[in-house]
Amino acid sequence: MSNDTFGQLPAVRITAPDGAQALIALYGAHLASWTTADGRERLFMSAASPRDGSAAIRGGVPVIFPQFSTRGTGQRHGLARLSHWRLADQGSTDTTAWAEFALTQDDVPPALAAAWPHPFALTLRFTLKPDALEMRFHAANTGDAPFDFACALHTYYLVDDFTRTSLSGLRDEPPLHFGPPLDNIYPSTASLTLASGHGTLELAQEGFTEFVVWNPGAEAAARLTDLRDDEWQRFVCIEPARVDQQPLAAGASWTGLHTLTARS
Ligand SMILES: O=P(O)(O)OC[C@H]1O[C@@H](O)[C@H](O)[C@@H](O)[C@@H]1O
Repeated sequence: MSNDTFGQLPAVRITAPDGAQALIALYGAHLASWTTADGRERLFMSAASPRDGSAAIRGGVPVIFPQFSTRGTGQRHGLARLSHWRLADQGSTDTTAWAEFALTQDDVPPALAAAWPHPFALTLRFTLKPDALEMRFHAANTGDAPFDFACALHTYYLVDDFTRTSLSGLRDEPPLHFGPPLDNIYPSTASLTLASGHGTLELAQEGFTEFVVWNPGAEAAARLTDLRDDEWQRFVCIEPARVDQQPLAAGASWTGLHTLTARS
């Protein structure tokens, strides 16, 4: 592991024995880049993304908690992507390397913490494995009353030709081809396959209840100031999610796992 930066933000770089790398900004515990051992970048990052902590990062893997999008009365997509997390643990083995980040209500900017006043502890562990990246998200209720939460790992995949990209494995659905704007919620399955000219990835999850598939299309993308005009054709978002806020009892915890595996 080495200390690095993402724009003006402190970041951590982990490198696996096979040469795969991940760059994680402490702001949001935000995975900004994942390159596999072949040197290929697998995630999209907007050239116009904020990189100074003034607003959420556009690309990589924003962490959504405790609200998904506008499905609630609180902060859009929650507070986790707008807070500075702490590096809590890191290490490596003969074949893996990992870093774990932590966030509690004490780390959250005061205005956001006041708007969602519940004691919690989040951890997110990124583990590089041969040809794979695992993200383990853990949410604990450290207070003495239940709270409701939603969450998602809002993954932006880099694709070369948007119109020749497909997603298969959605429950009771034919393979999905990209082109028109998309903002769909599907019941989760154990794994999906994303195939593009940029390679094939298997996207596995445990614990999440939905997969959200999003691409804004040209018109909505033009309204996003943190996205260059042509960039919408360079990514698809496929997000393991718990889209509705569900209760978590006092003292209880919840874990969601997302594993991306590169297939040759
Ligand atoms: O612009 P934001 O807040 O990062 O949200 C991006 C998109 O995130 C997706 O997860 C939602 O389904 C979309 O509705 C939303 O537009």
